[in-house]
Amino acid sequence: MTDLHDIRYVRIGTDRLDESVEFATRILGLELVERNSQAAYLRGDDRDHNVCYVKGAGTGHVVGFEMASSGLLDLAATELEQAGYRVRHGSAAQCEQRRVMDMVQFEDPTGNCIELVARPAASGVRYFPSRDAGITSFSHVGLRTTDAATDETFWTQQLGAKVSDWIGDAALLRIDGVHHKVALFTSQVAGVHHVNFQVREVDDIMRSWYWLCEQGVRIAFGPGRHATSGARFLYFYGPDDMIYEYSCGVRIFTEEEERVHVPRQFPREATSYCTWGSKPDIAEFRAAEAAAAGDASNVG
Ligand SMILES: O=C(O)c1cccc(O)c1O
Ligand SMILES: [Fe+2]
Repeated sequence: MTDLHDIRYVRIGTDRLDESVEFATRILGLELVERNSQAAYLRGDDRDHNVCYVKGAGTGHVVGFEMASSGLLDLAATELEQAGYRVRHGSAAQCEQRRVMDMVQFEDPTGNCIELVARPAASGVRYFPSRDAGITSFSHVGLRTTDAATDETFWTQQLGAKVSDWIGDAALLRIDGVHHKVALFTSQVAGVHHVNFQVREVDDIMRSWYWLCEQGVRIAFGPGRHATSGARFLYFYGPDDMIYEYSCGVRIFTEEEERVHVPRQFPREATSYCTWGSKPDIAEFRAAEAAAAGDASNVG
């Protein structure tokens, strides 16, 4: 089975390339690594880049995962093809745009564009943030799903991810010891729902909260604490209504815990998303809440 080594990047098509770069550097705190007429590369850790904004909203969203070798990448591609998925092999130009040696591209059942890459560029230069938000690494993405059960099966059976916990039908999926690197949220469309960066400590979350409010940035959720991963969090909106999340203290399983962990089912309630009582201004999280309220009223 496919063994995703790590999440590597997101590519976000946008009609607001300049605005996205401005937000990512001045507000979010990423470092601009490279900018050309078609794309901008940014990062929040020592890897070559974690986020690439691409000119044109029509380009859509892509999530890239690193495979440990080109051989494992080829094997994964073959398995996907044998299971009936259409796999496109990256051209030299596509590999160059992603700073990788090898890549394949396919879609999950919802239509999210996923890329597997091998030998992505390392960087000999350390991450130097444009704003000290306390970012330590790019960590996970929330993905939209139009059929949570079907996508969960694809991610677990085909891509080897494991469910750490559910909130309602939303699966939080791990590919290594970190509680989740992908989460699937029911939505009307495909695409990236949110992009998560780990920050060093809760002080960074609170410092950013006050500062983002002062800057007039629309807060989406938090400050709060996730019941599932235990992480303290803050979500906010960027250009194109893309949601960015800072969090710290995400649960990391030891090898033993990882082996024996049984996913927990959290109900679709506000307290499953935030144990502190913060209420989400995020449709996909609120919708779950509203649905739960609707179900509850039908029960009586
Ligand atoms: O960290 C989590 O557990 C979490 C839970 C719900 C939604 C998220 O985005 C999360 O990151
Ligand atoms: Fe998240």
